[in-house]
Amino acid sequence: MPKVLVSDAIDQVGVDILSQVAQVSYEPELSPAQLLEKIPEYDGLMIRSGTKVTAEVIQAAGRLRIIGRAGVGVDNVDIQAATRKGILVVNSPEGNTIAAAEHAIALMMALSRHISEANVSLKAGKWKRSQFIGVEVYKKTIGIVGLGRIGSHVARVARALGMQIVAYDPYISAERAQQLGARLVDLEQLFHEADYITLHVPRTPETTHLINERTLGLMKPSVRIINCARGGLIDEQAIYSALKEGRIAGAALDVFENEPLGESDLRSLGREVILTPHLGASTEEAQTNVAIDVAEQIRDVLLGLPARSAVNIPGLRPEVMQELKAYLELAETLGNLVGQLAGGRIDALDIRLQGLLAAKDAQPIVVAALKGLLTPALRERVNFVNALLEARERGVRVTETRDSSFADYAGSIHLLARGPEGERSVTGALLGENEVRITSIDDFPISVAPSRFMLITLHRDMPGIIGKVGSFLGSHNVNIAGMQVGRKMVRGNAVMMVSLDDPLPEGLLGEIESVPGIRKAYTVNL
Ligand SMILES: NC(=O)c1ccc[n+]([C@@H]2O[C@H](COP(=O)([O-])OP(=O)(O)OC[C@H]3O[C@@H](n4cnc5c(N)ncnc54)[C@H](O)[C@@H]3O)[C@@H](O)[C@H]2O)c1
Ligand SMILES: O=C(O)CC[C@@H](O)C(=O)O
Repeated sequence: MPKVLVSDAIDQVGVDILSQVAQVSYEPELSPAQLLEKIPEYDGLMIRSGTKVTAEVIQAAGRLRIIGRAGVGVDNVDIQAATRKGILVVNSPEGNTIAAAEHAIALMMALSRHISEANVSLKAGKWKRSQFIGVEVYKKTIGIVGLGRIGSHVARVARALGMQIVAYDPYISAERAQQLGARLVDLEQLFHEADYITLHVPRTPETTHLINERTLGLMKPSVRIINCARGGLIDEQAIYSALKEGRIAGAALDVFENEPLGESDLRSLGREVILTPHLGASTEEAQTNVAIDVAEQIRDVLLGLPARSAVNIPGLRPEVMQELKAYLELAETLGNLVGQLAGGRIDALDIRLQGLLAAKDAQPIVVAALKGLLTPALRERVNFVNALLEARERGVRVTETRDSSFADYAGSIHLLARGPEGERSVTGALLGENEVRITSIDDFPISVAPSRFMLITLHRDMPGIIGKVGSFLGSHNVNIAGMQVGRKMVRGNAVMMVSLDDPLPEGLLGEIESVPGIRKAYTVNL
């Protein structure tokens, strides 16, 4: 039975789902050193934002197949290292959207009405009404940085509160913003106009310290800033100084550059700052959602099924996988075949999707073909997760073309590999729903089911060749399961594909190549 480690606190429902297929260790208090020590035993790891899955952890994870992040942000996982090692990373992109958006709105309201400070004051026995005069959000301008899932929900609520909305998100269209009642502006304009600024972007090199000494200087002195997205989007020292000196009115921060937040000047401030310990996703509903979402994906992957929200394997949604399953097998087989025929280094792979495939999402087929192509070199190190990255790192240029007019088969795939030894091409199609057929090699037409051991010859179409190869194999006790020849013209060049029950004994290939008329022979394992 596979083993899954849960190293952050997750809802019990997640543990129950994982327990259907795995032995689960629930250890939410592990130190980094303990994680490093334990990880080699596990096939799956489920985390929230607390566990840091570093390259070192991934290096030590000899059998890990999947990392599930019960939440959105995967910045606590070294995705590059996981991808390189072929470990799938999945998350829950929507499970805590509402929770995080509502936390941002709650912080905005709490800041505006001094809720936190007034509560502490009253509990301390005081009744100081005049000290807690707030401001209304109605008709004020909220500047939303990042109009994705959470930013969009914040926009909807802000609109209902009667706020004007400006937004900055270079990756969304003006129409989408308009639908949300937001006006897209550039970042500097947003900083100038906003009474409230709320951040809903991932932390990237572009967004790191997007609020800093300089940009704070562009804002109104009455501005209130909310960060429920990621620590590091705000320069904490700069915002501390701005708050301390009254250059801005307030800030509410749920996330910090270093978590848990240690010694920090921010703790010394009064009502102008509200700090919460990364609570954006902490609602019962969100924790149930993310636990189910991610545990189900880990369970499915351990059962050999696809994941629906893989971070490092784009495009392979379950419905796509289901529809293209047989074509993925075909693409992988063809990639493997052309890789072995081309031999050694491959500089470029052209992938042509023909017939009905011309209208389909090419990405999964490209990934499958590359996985097959790299399998002879990388064996089990290459998989659907890392095939694209491995190919890119090896300098394989991939191009894809489409030909919907091709009508010999309902859907077929043509691969052309280029390398220092020249060009080799293969085509394949499905017979019926899912029977894989190789339908051409170097444009010689054939129709052969791939088999584990194959002998392929390029030869001259002349009497005796097939007999000679057959008796040669027989004399070495190699049983032939099937044989087919493809040619374009009588007595011209031809190709022969022989399916063998056993691998060709070492050293025989050279002898086959010495048969008069045979130009080149290959053994291929599919
Ligand atoms: N505090 C919490 O507990 C909590 C909970 C959930 C999510 N989050 C964080 O909230 C953030 C937003 O999550 P989401 O689910 O809305 O993500 P999302 O991917 O749906 O949206 C992010 C948006 O940011 C935009 N963006 C990217 N780079 C940008 C840039 N340089 N400038 C402006 N916009 C940019 C993208 O186009 C996208 O629309 C993430 O960082 C996530 O990790 C925090
Ligand atoms: O695990 C958490 O509670 C935080 C989750 C949040 O930061 C996220 O990115 O989804």
